[in-house]
Amino acid sequence: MSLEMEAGLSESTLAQERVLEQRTEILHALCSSGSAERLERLLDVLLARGELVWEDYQNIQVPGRALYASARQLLDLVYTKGVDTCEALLSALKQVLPEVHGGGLSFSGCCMNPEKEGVSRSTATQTLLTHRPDLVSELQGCIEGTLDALVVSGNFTSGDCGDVRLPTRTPSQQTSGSSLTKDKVSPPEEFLKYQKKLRSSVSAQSCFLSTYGGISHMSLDDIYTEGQLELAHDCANGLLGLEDIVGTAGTVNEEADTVLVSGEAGSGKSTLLQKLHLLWARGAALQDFLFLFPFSCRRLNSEHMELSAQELLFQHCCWPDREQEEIFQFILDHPHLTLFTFDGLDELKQRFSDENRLCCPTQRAPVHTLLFNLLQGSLMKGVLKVTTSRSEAVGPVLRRHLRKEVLLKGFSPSGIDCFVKKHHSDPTMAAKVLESLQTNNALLGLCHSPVLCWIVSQCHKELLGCGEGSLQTITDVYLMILQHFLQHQSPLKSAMGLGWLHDHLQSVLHIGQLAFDGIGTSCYIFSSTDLKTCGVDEKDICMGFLIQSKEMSSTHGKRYEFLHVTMQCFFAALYIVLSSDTDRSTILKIFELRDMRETSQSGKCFRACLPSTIQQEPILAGEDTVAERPNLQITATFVSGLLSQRHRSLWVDCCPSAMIEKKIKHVSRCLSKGMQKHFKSIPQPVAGEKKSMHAMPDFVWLIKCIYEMQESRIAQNAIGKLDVDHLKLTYCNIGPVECTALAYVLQHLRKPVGLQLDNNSVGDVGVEQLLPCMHICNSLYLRNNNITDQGICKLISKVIQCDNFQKIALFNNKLTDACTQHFSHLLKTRQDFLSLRLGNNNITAEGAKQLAEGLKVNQSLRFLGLWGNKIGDAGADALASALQNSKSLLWLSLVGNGVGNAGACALANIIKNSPSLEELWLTENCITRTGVECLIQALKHNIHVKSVWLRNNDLSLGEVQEMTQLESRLVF
Ligand SMILES: Nc1ncnc2c1ncn2[C@@H]1O[C@H](COP(=O)(O)OP(=O)(O)OP(=O)(O)O)[C@@H](O)[C@H]1O
Repeated sequence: MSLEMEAGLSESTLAQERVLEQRTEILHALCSSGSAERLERLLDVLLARGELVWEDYQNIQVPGRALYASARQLLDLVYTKGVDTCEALLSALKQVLPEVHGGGLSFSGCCMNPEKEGVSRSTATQTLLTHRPDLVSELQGCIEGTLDALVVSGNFTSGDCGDVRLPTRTPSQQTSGSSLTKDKVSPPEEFLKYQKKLRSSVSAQSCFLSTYGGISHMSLDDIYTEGQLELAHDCANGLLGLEDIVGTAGTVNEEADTVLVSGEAGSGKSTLLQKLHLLWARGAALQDFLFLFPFSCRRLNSEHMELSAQELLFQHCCWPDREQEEIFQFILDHPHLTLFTFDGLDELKQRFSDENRLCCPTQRAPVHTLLFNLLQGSLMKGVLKVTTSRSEAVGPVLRRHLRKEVLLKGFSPSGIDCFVKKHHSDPTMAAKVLESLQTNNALLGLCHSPVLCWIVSQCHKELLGCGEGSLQTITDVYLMILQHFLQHQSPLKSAMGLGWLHDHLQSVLHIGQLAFDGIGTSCYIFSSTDLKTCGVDEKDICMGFLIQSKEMSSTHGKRYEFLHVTMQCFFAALYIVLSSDTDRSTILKIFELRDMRETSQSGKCFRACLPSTIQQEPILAGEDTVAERPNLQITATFVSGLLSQRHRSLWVDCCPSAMIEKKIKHVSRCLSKGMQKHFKSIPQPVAGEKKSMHAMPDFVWLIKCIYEMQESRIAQNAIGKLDVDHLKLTYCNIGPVECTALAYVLQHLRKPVGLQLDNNSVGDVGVEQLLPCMHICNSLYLRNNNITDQGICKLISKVIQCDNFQKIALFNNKLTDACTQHFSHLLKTRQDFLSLRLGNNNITAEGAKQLAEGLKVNQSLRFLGLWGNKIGDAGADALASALQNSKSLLWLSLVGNGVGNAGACALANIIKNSPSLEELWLTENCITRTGVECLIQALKHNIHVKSVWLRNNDLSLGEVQEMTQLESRLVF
C-alpha cells in the first residue's frame, strides 16, 4: 500500500471513527436545547449537498418521534453510508454549530465531497434542495409574503399555509415546511381546541383557594400576595419574580429539566404553583409554553393503575376529545413547549429514586416510576418540570437531577401588611389586626408563614379579644383556629370559657384519629370509609377542618382532606395528647432524631405503632411507603405546645391528668435527650481554636419544640449543659419564628457564645426576636440575612447594654448610611468593642463620616471591615483622620470602595501614625502610582504593618514590579 493510500485511508476512517466516538457530544449539541432547529438545519445542509436523499430525510423526520431518536437515526444512517457521508456530516456540523465547535467539540479535518457539492440539478425541486439551507435562512422573516405569493400563484391552498404557520414550529421548520413537507402534526384547530380545553380546566382548578373552601370562597386574584423567592445557590441575585422560576437565572445544571421550589410547611408553595397555573391559563404568563400540565403528588398517590406518560397526562389533567395520538406526538416532538408542575413531591408515598429507568412514553409503569423518570429527564426529556417540596424532604439523589432550586421564604413584612389588607375588606378591621400584630412580635414573626397569617386574619375576633401578648407560639395560633371553628358550631355558647373543647371532645378525637393515622402513612386524602372507620360523621365534617378533595376522576366517591396539612398535624397532635390509645412509644417515635445517614426508617417505625387495621391497608403497606418526616416533626412540635403548662387547664375535663403528666414527662425527656445527642457530636477543639458546634439537622426543630413548651425549666435542662464557645447555624432556614425559639432557649446557656446565623432569613423581625438572648452572645454573625437599618437600630440599642457583646458581622445585608449613627453610638459608648464588619452594604461617604465620629473616641476596635461599600475618597479621608490615632486597630478593609489616590494618600496617615495596624486592604480601589507612592512613604515610618493589599488597582505590570522592589509588604 502506498504512503498516500495509507494516509488517505487513515484520514477517511478517522471521520467514521469520529462520528462514532463523538456520538454523545454530537447528540447533545444537536438536541440539548430541546429545539429541533439544529437538527433540521443539519438535515437541510446534508440534503442540499446530496448526502441525504429525500427518502432518508423522511425516514429521519418521522412525525412524533422524539428529537434524540431522530438525531440518533441520522447518525446511524450517516455511519452506514460510509466515510464520505461521515466527512460531510462533520463538515456540516461545523457549519450548523459553529459556537459548539468553538466550545471544544472538534468536527474538523473533513472537507465536503467536491463531486457531490458540484452536482448540477436541472429541475426546480433539485434547485430547491441544493439551496435549501440558504433559502431557509433567507425566508425567515418573510414567510408571510412568500405564503401570500404562493397562494396568489395557486401553488398553495390556505390549508397549506395553515400547516406552515403552525405556531409551535421553529422558524426554520416553517420555512422548510413550505418547500418540502407537510408534517403529520395535528391540524391547528384540533390542537388549539385542546389547548383551550386545557386552559379552561387549569383555570377552573386554580381560581379559588382551598383553605377558604370550608368557610367562604376566596378567589386567588383577591387574596394572592407575593411571597419572597430566592435562588438557593445564588444569594447575590436578590429576590425573584414568579416567571424567573422557569427562567435561566440560577441554573446549576444545564442538562436537567427540573426546577425545585422548596420551602417550609405553609410557606405558600402550592399557592404559588396555583398562581402560575392561573396566569398561564389566562395567557398572562409563561406564554412560551403551549401546554401546562399540573399534577398534585397528593392525588397521584391515589392512582394505583400502571399508566403510560400519555395516559398520565391526559387522564390526570385534561382529555383531548380527538386526535390524542397526534397531540401527544406533537408534545413529544416539541418538548420545550410543554411545562409540567408537580406539587408536593414530599407528599408522594415513595421516596425519589433514579433506579428504575423508563424512557418510552407509551410504556406503562407505576405512577411514581413515571414521575421519577420525568423528573430525572429520562422520560420526555426537554419538557420543563417545576416541582415543589419541603426542603428537608429533598434528598441528594433528586438534587443531582435539578436544574436549579428556588426557595420560597413566605411573606416579607410588607407582604403581611398586604395580605391582611386583602383579607379584610373593611379597612378599619385590617388596621386593627395589623396594630395588634405590631404589639406582639412573636406573633408577627409567625405571620411570615402565609398559612399562619391566614389563620391570624381568619380569627381576627379571637385575636383582638385575647389580650396583648397571649399568642406566642404556633400551637397558640392553631388552638385559636380550633376554638374559632368549634365556637362557630355553637355560637350561643361562645362565652362558655374553657368548656369549648370538652363540648366537642368526641369530634376532636375522631378527626384527630383520622389525622394521626394519615400522618403515619403519608395519607392526606381520605375516603368515606376512612372517615367512618375513625367515627368522623357529617356533623364533624361541617366544622370546617375537612374539605372535599378536588378529584381528578369521578370514579372515586367523595373524598376529603384537611384544610392544610399542618392542620392535619395539629389534629394528630391533639389525638396523641388526648387519646388513651397513644403512649410513651408513640411519643418516642415522633421525637426520634434523624440519623445523618437515615432516610426513611423512622416512618416505618411510626407505622408499626399505628393500629393494625391501618398497617394492613393494602395501599399503605408497600415496602417503600413511609411517614413523611417533616410532618412527624410538625406533629411533635404541636404535641410539645399542647403539653405546655399554659394549656393544661384545657385538658382538665377531657382526660385524666395523670395521663397528661406522664406524657409531659416523656416529651421533656425526649427533648433533653435529643439535645444531649447533639452535644455529644461536638468535636473537641483543635489547640488554639474555639469549641464550636455546627447545628445538625434536627437541632432547630428541637429548639422549636422547647419553645412551644414555654417552660424555662425544660429549656434550662435541655440547653444548660451545652458547653461551646461558638454556635454555628448557617444555612439552617432560620427565619423570625426560629429566632424567637432560639432566643428563648439560648437565654439559658451558662456561658457566652458566638452566634453564627449567616445565610438565613432572619430579617428585621428576626433580629428583634433575637434580642432576649443578646446578653449571652459575645459575637453575632448575620451575613446575608435581609437586614435593614431598622433592624440595626433595635439591635444596637439592646447590645449596647450587653457587657459580653464585642463583635458583629453584617456583610451582605441592606444597610445604608442610616445605620451608621447607631454604630457610631455603639463605638462611643463601648470601649471594649472589638470587631465591626459591614462589608457589601450600601454605605457611602456620609456613612463613613458618621462612623468616624465614633471611631475618633473609641480605643478598643481591632477589626473594621467596610469592603464592597461606596465610601469613596471623602469617606476614606474621614476614616483616616479618625483612625490615625487608634491604638487598637489591627485590621482595616476598604476593598472595592472607590477610594482612589486621594483616599489612599489619606489612609497613608493611619500607617504613618498607628502603633497597632497590621493589615490594610485596598484591593480594587482605582489606585494608581501616585497613591501607592504615598503608601510606600508612610510604610517607611511603620514597622508593625505586615501587609497592604493592592490587587486589581490601576497599575501596569512594570509599576507593580518596581513597587514590589521598593516595598515588599505591598501585595499586588
Ligand atoms: N401567596 C399567597 N397569597 C395568599 N395566601 C397564601 C399565599 N401562600 C399561601 N397562602 C395561604 O397559606 C395557605 C397555605 O399555603 P400553601 O398550601 O400554598 O403552603 P405549602 O407551602 O404548599 O404548604 P405544604 O408544604 O404544607 O403543603 C394557603 O392555603 C393560603 O391560605
